Amino acid sequence: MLTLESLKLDMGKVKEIISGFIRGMVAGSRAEGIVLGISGGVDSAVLTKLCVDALGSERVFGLILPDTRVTPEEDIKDAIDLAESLKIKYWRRDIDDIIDSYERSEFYVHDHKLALGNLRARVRMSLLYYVANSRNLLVAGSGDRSEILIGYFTKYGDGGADLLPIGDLYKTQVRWMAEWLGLPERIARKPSSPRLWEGQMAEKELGIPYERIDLILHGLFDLRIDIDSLREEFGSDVDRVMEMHSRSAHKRTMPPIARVRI
Ligand SMILES: Nc1ncnc2c1ncn2[C@@H]1O[C@H](COP(=O)(O)OP(=O)(O)OC[C@H]2O[C@@H]([n+]3cccc(C(=O)O)c3)[C@H](O)[C@@H]2O)[C@@H](O)[C@H]1O
Ligand SMILES: Nc1ncnc2c1ncn2[C@@H]1O[C@H](COP(=O)(O)OP(=O)(O)OP(=O)(O)O)[C@@H](O)[C@H]1O
Ligand SMILES: [Mg+2]
Repeated sequence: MLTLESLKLDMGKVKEIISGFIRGMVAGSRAEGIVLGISGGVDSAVLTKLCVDALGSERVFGLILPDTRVTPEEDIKDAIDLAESLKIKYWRRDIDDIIDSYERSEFYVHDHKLALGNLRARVRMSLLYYVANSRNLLVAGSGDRSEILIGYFTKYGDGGADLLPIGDLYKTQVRWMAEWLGLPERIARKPSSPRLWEGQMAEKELGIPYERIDLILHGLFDLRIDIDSLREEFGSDVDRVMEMHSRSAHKRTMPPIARVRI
């Protein structure tokens, strides 16, 4: 039987590897540091703390980019408190007016919840790259291994980044890391949500709890357990996870090129 025990990691070692990776990326690209979006959720909180511990607070810059119609006030407060406690330079820039300006376009489709939600993620990405370009920084993305493997991110939105320091950690492991790093409990235990539209909750949208998704992914991609054995334990959820993985393959590669030189 697969249990969460098999996802346990040596957090000290993991932190050392990720710190080296962050320092190596910044030095190798001759950048001054890192810019990242801070949402008040667990992934970006862990990422911010790891970047600060790796580079020092002067080389980490945060953007807090709520759309105040869908971002809960407590997320904004958690994001600000985190940035202040880590003593990093941060800017809060509400994106409501930017979103509104898109709505005035002729092609705009009203009430398309998903397209509007993904637009919010892409507006954030464009602001992060503005700050990166203008200050010689790299954009750190907060994608974790669970989100990446099932494609639970916006292509060229929160998926648009220069490095993914926690991209090899499952969501469950990111939560453990948050506790181990001593981040506030309310962030470490906060249920995941992209906050792309009002009331959106990740596990509700996905239909399977993250701990179960993580065990299935671990069985499929790390342990290479055969599908029938996994089905005996997790039933049709295995097929749902595999389906999410295969349908999102296009998000994990560069766009296909039409080859003309044969
Ligand atoms: N086979 C294919 N080959 C090449 N490109 C393909 C394609 N199929 C779709 N596409 C393109 O991809 C687009 C669909 O992908 P995309 O725009 O990403 O949109 P989509 O995957 O439909 O939606 C994003 C999902 O990620 C979730 N999300 C977003 C942001 C953050 C988080 C979080 O965890 O915080 C979660 C969000 O709730 C939603 O469920 C299509 O409009 C099309 O342009
Ligand atoms: N309001 C926001 N301000 C700044 N960045 C944001 C905001 N909302 C989302 N982001 C960026 O998009 C990323 C993806 O969001 P996502 O919800 O997956 O991560 P999270 O909120 O850190 O953790 P969780 O997945 O547990 O909710 C965030 O980590 C953050 O970098
Ligand atoms: Mg979130």
